[in-house]
Amino acid sequence: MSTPTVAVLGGGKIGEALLGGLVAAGRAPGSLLVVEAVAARAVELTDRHGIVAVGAPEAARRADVLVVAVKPGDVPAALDEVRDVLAGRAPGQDRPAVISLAAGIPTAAIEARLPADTAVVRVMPNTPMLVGRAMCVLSPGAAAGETELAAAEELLSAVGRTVRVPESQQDLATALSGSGPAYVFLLAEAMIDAGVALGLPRPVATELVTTTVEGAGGLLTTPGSDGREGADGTVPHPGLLREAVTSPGGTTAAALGSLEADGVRAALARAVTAARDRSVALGRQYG
Ligand SMILES: NC(=O)C1=CN([C@@H]2O[C@H](COP(=O)(O)OP(=O)(O)OC[C@H]3O[C@@H](n4cnc5c(N)ncnc54)[C@H](OP(=O)(O)O)[C@@H]3O)[C@@H](O)[C@H]2O)C=CC1
Ligand SMILES: O=C(O)[C@@H]1CCC=N1
Repeated sequence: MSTPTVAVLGGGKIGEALLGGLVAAGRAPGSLLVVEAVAARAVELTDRHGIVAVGAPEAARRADVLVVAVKPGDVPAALDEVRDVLAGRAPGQDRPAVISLAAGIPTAAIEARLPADTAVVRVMPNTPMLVGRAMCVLSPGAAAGETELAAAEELLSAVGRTVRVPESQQDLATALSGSGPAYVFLLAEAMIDAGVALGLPRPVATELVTTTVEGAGGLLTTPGSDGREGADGTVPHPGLLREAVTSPGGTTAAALGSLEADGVRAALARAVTAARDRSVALGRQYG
């Protein structure tokens, strides 16, 4: 069987993360299409990843999987551009499944703008997709069955990990893993700046911090790294990993005491709540 054609509506940050990640994972660029409103951006995607840009009707005609990767407010217009061509394709296997990456937009709102019984899978990805380290959170729409969900998982597993959740949990997934990389980048940026402020050359501070974040990520995802028995697939506990760094009366305890006094946990809880609420609001506004 030939490789299914994946067409991505919107070649921005997340569209490129998906397309670039798929190419980096070994997928033939010829099996990928992008529809991108900004002409110069389309040229960039061709130059960087060898992806061909086409118009929305052609994408709708050729796609086996249609990915919606435009901003939430642009979703209705993007769907309107493909609806008629999709309606002209036979329902069932000939009609592509739709994977929506748009934050906040419910599957029901997407289904309402497409031909009846279009299979829609809502996915919250994140930008580490570009380097094959995505967290993609999937929920099926009303007409998406096991076949479409499994196909979406197979596609996205090339660029990272996948997990299924009920759609009611998607706004929270958006707040944790969708936006989450930005929290880590902010933390890294602030640590680098602090090191520079205290006298380290910026390239040195940057190498120290980025390698530390990478190493900490490795510990967080390596079963048994927290010293618990078994290494049997148990997810390491962040608290135990943190304790292992924290020598009695030492430097880490001093830093953590300062962070707690500044309310870092409450600040993160408020941030995640704000992101979740914004996702809900986007769905109400544009869904
Ligand atoms: N960035 C991220 O980390 C993540 C983003 N998402 C979701 O992905 C979606 C895209 O986000 P992001 O990539 O950051 O946004 P971008 O603005 O970077 O990319 C969207 C691109 O699509 C273009 N566009 C707009 N309308 C159309 C259209 N009708 N047809 C084709 N292209 C169009 C935009 O052009 P123009 O600029 O002219 O509007 C822009 O170049 C959003 O819904 C977001 O919620 C989900 C998870 C993570
Ligand atoms: O900021 C946003 O709205 C998108 C969704 C998750 C990450 N970026």
